[in-house]
Amino acid sequence: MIKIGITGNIGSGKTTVSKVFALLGVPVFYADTAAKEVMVKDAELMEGLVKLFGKESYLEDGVLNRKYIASKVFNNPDELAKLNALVHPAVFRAFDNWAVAYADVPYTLKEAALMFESDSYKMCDYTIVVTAPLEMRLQRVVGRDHITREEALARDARQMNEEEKIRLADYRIWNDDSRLVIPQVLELHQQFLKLAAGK
Ligand SMILES: CC(C)(COP(=O)(O)OP(=O)(O)OC[C@H]1O[C@@H](n2cnc3c(N)ncnc32)[C@H](O)[C@@H]1O)[C@@H](O)C(=O)NCCC(=O)NCCS
Ligand SMILES: Nc1ncnc2c1ncn2[C@@H]1O[C@H](COP(=O)(O)OP(=O)(O)OP(=O)(O)O)[C@@H](O)[C@H]1O
Repeated sequence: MIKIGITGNIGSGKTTVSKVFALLGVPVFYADTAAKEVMVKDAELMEGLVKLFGKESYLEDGVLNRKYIASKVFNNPDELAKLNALVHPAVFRAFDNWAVAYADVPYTLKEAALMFESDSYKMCDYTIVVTAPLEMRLQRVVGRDHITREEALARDARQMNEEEKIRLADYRIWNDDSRLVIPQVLELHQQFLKLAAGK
């Protein structure tokens, strides 16, 4: 089984594109979702979060207080680095455990916003970057209606810039209306199946 990483800056559409791969039967690991899971399940990590940001990190019913944590970290690089240092190792472990079940498939996809920032690309054989211009990405994220334009900009500023990701990635998917997404996914899918067959 080969491991493909898929990334892109906020609002690039990496989750949407990953869902197209999933429709083709490719097992997809969503790191954002896994991060939120470990943050409410891993006792040691939860203790670390409370130590770092206080009891407000969780709502009364044990639900992660995402808005509160976001307000603490996205305008404060030091605090964000501490959060990342707590959460990312637990997400790496979750990915390793998840991947065990798929040893016999041709390839799996790991979707992660911080693939290059967090070194998680090192766990992948090949990487894809999904790209779209900043304004389009901001409009999408605001349209999705969970954060404001300013909040989205603050998060983008904490991510490696898109140009650098394009240089580092093995493949690129344009999700900016300049070309259709599904044919790009189908072409890569065929390539990955060939790569997997040759391995
Ligand atoms: C601060 C939290 C609780 C805010 O939750 P929220 O539901 O608002 O956002 P969500 O996690 O869905 O992320 C949405 C997007 O924000 C950006 N983002 C999230 N975490 C980070 C980060 N650590 N650094 C830079 N950008 C980030 C990404 O583009 C991501 O796709 C959450 O983002 C979090 O716990 N982040 C730290 C863990 C992490 O790095 N997750 C991302 C990959 S593992
Ligand atoms: N080609 C497209 N045309 C129109 N809307 C799109 C397109 N691609 C993605 N979107 C929409 O833009 C929003 C952001 O897409 P998505 O969640 O896939 O991005 P993401 O890169 O995973 O973002 P984040 O980093 O915030 O998790 C979603 O509401 C999605 O439906």
